[in-house]
Amino acid sequence: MAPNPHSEVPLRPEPIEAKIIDGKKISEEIKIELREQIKEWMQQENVRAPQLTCILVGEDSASQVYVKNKMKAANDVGIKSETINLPKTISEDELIQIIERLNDDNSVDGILVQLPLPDHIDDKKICNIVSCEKDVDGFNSTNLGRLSQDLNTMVPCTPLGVQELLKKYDIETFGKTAVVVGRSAHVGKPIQSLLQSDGRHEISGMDCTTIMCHRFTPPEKLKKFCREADIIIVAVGKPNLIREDMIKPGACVIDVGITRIYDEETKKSKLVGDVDFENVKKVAGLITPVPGGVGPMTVCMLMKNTFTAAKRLAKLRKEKLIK
Ligand SMILES: Nc1nc2c(c(=O)[nH]1)N[C@@H](CN(C=O)c1ccc(C(=O)N[C@@H](CCC(=O)O)C(=O)O)cc1)CN2
Repeated sequence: MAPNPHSEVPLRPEPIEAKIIDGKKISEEIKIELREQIKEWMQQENVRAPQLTCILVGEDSASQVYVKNKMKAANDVGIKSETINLPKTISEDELIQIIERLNDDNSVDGILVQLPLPDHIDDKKICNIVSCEKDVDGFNSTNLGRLSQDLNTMVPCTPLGVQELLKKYDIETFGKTAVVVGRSAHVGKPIQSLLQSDGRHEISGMDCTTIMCHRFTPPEKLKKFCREADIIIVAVGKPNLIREDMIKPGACVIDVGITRIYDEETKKSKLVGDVDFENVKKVAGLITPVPGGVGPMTVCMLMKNTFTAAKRLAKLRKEKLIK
């Protein structure tokens, strides 16, 4: 029988799937580097290990896990850490007094108040009590304001983690269009500031054109903006908000959302992001998974910020500018 001339031609081209951005791997690599840098710095400067203090109010189980992970990461990189556990009934004034004591304690370099806080406590007010120098979350208004002006500052951990992933995966940002979905003060807004930061100023500029979408962006507009985007960053907490028909082929999709849902198939709970991962990865060029994408970077960037705070404070102490 004559050979079929078409037998080697596939019926349709192999589907090309997005490259998966491995935040867990990158965060482990950064932690190894940090461990070395901290060890070297302590030897060279003859200083104590950086010290991080986390404040955990109440018994929210997710917050307990995050704080435990932060303690473990600190230990891994050679940062000393402690958690101050406080009852959910603590008053705002009592919490403020505890933070003020930590601000004045020169054995502490980084202070973090785990969010969310109970409803009777004003989280913005609390974040502003943490001194700028020890604000390793970068949530205080001065640090956030400096970021919006492209000035050197403590950048919030999740936005910093997103920026680090874009850099590690060599994703071009200069002149590209980025859509940020979600306008929260600690994630969406600082991510937008970083993306549109001007390379001619103090912080490393990404020079993107950005579009910010939020709950009142009409769905058809959201789809239109997303389809134009080279980079989409979504931080909303709404599973499957971003679908494959909203993606420009080859775009980079960064999913910051984390929602715990019940999986009918496995009869177990599982974590999902805001992106319909299985379908979007067929169109996107790069994509972060949930879990294992941005989440581990948040913890890792906290270690980086704590080291930065410790170095700055040690320098100020050496120059006798503080006690
Ligand atoms: N003071 C702060 N509070 C909160 C922050 C913050 O940065 N500072 N961010 C979030 C919670 N968060 C850190 O605190 C955080 C969330 C998720 C992860 C993470 O690693 N997620 C994993 C999955 C973890 C799991 O199995 O549950 C992943 O995505 O792979 C780390 C830190 C709100 N509060």
